[in-house]
Amino acid sequence: MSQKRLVDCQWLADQVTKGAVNQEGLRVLDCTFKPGPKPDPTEFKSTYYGQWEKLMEKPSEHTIDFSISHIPGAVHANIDVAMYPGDTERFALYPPQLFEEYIQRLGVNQGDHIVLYDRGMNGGMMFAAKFWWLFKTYGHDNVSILNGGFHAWQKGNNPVNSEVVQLSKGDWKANLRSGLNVTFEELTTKQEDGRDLIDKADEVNFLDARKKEQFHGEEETGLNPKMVNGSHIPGFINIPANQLVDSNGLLKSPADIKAFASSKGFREGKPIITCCNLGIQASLLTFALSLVDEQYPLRLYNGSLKEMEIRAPQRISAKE
Ligand SMILES: O=S(=O)([O-])[S-]
Repeated sequence: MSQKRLVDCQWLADQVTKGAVNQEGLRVLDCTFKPGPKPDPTEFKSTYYGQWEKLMEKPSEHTIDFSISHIPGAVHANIDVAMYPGDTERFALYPPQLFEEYIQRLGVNQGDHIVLYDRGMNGGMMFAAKFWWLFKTYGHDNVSILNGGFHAWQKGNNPVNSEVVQLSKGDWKANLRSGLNVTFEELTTKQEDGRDLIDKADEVNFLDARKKEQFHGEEETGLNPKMVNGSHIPGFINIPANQLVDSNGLLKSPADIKAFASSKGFREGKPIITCCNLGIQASLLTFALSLVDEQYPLRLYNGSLKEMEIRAPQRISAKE
């Protein structure tokens, strides 16, 4: 049975107390991640690509954070393992059979209810939302995000520990769904009317989830000024992921998210394509919009602006 997509700490604490985690088809994945420089794609490919043992043993700040303290029974799910540095995407998608191998190693079985959380920015839900999008992409819908992430969990004095549970390999299967990711090729290919998809802002809600100061170029965007001539792609509107979260670090209500998106120019009834720098904040925006209406035709540009900067920098030309 599909569970609620956003669960609160009280619900998860009840599951922990009654021993349901890792027992009753419930898995908790701690998606904590500390972004670092992009590994060299060529070197990565020859040394680490799909090499789960090596990848999972590789020390990092996020694995240390996890090992110090996490929700009892949680297993660490690492974006740097679940995805790989591609030539143009920071986080590229593995073919389904490889992603499946990683998820099985986390002890996940078919049909499990997976609860995701992380810690840090945007209510500890940003990397959790990336995994939510990944699971959706690979065909698993029974996934929830813990509202407020690890911070809300700790703030509520809920139990934590440093015990690393050893789960046997799961039987989870990936079934790749097409269409949830919009590729660079698709965005920049002419449609029947002779226009590239990315030029059809009159027909598509193009949403950029970065901070408003980055969108408007009022602070460092991380984009190379020698390559781009603006701070965002014309036609995109800005719905910052950091404004989807309230002052307690909890996701705002669907009604508030809808009102906020509408105030920024979001139009009901039109397809939605989200982006940000590397496809992470856009995942949180995509998740939040899915709570507003699960029928929304949501797609995410996984390569986002950092790919556009490499492949068609002239497209990043809007300055206002
Ligand atoms: O969250 S991000 O992909 O914009 S770095």
